[in-house]
Amino acid sequence: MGQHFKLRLRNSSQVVCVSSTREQFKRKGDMNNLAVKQNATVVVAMDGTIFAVDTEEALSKLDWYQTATFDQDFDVSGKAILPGFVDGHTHPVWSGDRVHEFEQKLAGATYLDIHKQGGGIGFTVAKTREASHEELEALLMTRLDRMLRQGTTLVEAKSGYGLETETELKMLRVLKSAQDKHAIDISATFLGAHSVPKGSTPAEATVDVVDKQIPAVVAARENGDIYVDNIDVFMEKGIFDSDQSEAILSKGKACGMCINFHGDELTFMGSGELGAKIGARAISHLEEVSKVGIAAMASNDVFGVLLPTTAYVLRITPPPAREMIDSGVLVALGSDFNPNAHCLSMPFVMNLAAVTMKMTLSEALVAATLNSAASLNKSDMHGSIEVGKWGNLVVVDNAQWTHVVYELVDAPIAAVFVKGEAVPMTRIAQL
Ligand SMILES: N=CN[C@@H](CCC(=O)O)C(=O)O
Ligand SMILES: [Zn+2]
Repeated sequence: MGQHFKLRLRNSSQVVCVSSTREQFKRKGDMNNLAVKQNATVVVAMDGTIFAVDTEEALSKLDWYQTATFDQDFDVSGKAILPGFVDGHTHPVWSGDRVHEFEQKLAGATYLDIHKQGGGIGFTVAKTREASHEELEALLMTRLDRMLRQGTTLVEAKSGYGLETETELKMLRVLKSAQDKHAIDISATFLGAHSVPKGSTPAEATVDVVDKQIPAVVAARENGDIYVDNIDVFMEKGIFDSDQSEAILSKGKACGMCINFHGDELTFMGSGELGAKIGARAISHLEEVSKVGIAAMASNDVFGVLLPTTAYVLRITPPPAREMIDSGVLVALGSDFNPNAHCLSMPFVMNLAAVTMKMTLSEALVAATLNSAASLNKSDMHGSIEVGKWGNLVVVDNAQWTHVVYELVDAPIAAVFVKGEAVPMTRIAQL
């Protein structure tokens, strides 16, 4: 009897592996060197990992292939295959929405105007504190379903709408229970320092995060109630300054979390410089990053997680992606899904990256797969189609992969597979 496999996708017009040498990330000009196999087949083993990627002609000469059988077997001629997308920055656990603020911003109000009046993050914090675990989990599961149907198979997800121990822990528990049930892989981030709670000063909030919230998170992690991969802060004028951010991020790092924070979004704060100094894995936003910050990030391998939806929604200048890539910064992409930027689609993010930040289509794909996986320390199993990595695959309904970026709004995705399992593209529960 032959070997049995979970999945075969036969005769794809092009399998865009992204990498074929198990490199952990791509930098500079190498972001334009995509590993692509024309007219290829992908086989996924029963454990959900990729077993083979090659042409039918090459595979058909192999003994094991001649007798192989498959749980699922599809002819995908005329369709391209991409690795599952990796969304490097989201805020997906919250109740209430801010469509009313969308209208205010369209009429000219700035993000910080609304924030100072108690709206923005403050509005979402009030709604999220009131919501039960079950309500938040149901909202999160629907959002994860929508991401998955757009091809995202690994997502970074933050807490940060509690700003006190109890609600922050509730959000992290919601992430853990969603991870136990949902096919998407979630990298969980503690963001107790997303804003300064009403009635506190930034200095008082810093003490609360360092002395109360982080120890409570560590205790809950030790009990197995939650898991936490990263520590984050919103380093911004009037929110957390450089010293406060350093105190919070260093404490998180000492407790085993990777530093992955918001910096230089609306105001230059020296985030690149700080991130390089304290050993950050990644910094997000960077619309206002300095040349010194760019150089410091490049020479210390600090990932820049760029979020083109923010500049689009807030009508601000996007981050200097070209300068960052050309200077050697490791660039990744994220949707920044949150009540301010309601985007669950990495194809749309790649389109914005190309059009508004002048990234090439290849750079955008690398940034949305291998490099965003690496920004989360997960490119050993995610971010490219290579033997031994998870069989996370996006089947593009076109012979050329670039259509997934080119076709605006309704990306041509024929199927998504997570660890070799087909994802239902429509759910009765949503009707
Ligand atoms: N800038 C800070 N945090 C989010 C926005 C969160 C919110 O407005 O609720 C961001 O990354 O864009
Ligand atoms: Zn954010």
